[in-house]
Amino acid sequence: MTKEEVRALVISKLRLREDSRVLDIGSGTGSVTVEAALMARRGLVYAIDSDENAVELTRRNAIRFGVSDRVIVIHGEAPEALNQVPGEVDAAFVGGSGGRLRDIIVGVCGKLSVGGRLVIDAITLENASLALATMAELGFVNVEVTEVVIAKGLRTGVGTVMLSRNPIFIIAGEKNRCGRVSSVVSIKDAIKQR
Ligand SMILES: C[S@@+](CC[C@H](N)C(=O)[O-])C[C@H]1O[C@@H](n2cnc3c(N)ncnc32)[C@H](O)[C@@H]1O
Repeated sequence: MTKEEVRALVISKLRLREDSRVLDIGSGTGSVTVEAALMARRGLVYAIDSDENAVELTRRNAIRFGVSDRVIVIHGEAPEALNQVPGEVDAAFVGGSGGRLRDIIVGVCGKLSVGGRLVIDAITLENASLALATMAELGFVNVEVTEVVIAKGLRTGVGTVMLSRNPIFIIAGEKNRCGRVSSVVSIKDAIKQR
């Protein structure tokens, strides 16, 4: 499950509006789907998962949190399952890709409106790097990567000990026009821009 603290950042980076149409790819428990649907009160969230149990869990949680009227759950594997989503979306989150991250980003690029936001959670360096490379190749703009390291307090006999979780990379960017190669910034310019 995407943990509460990471979800807060993901939702913030999706920059949802009340009427946003959102994709949650690899919805799992539905935790991001529910948070997105709570924000997009007049919008729609398409939750996609290839696992039957995850699909059922997402459905149940959408009902439990009172957002099932604006959640459409799709049982299928991305990117093919994106064909079941009609029209364009304003924001997309990728929380699971099963080794198909590049194809999923290309598929999502085809569904996002221009200016639409793509946010990806990556646990491995390889996926973070693949996400950045693919988004650059497709011409996404304002791409940023954030490394999140969360430590939670555990009460012990001698006091509260902070237990670290593994770092997560959150990659976010905006669709410009699919297939356009964005300009490459030199390391020197990148440092100047900070
Ligand atoms: C880390 S988990 C779920 C994270 C989810 N945001 C949550 O809070 O529960 C990743 C999920 O992605 C799904 N998944 C992996 N590859 C997929 C693909 N290509 N298409 C659809 N779902 C996929 C898995 O079945 C799993 O439920």
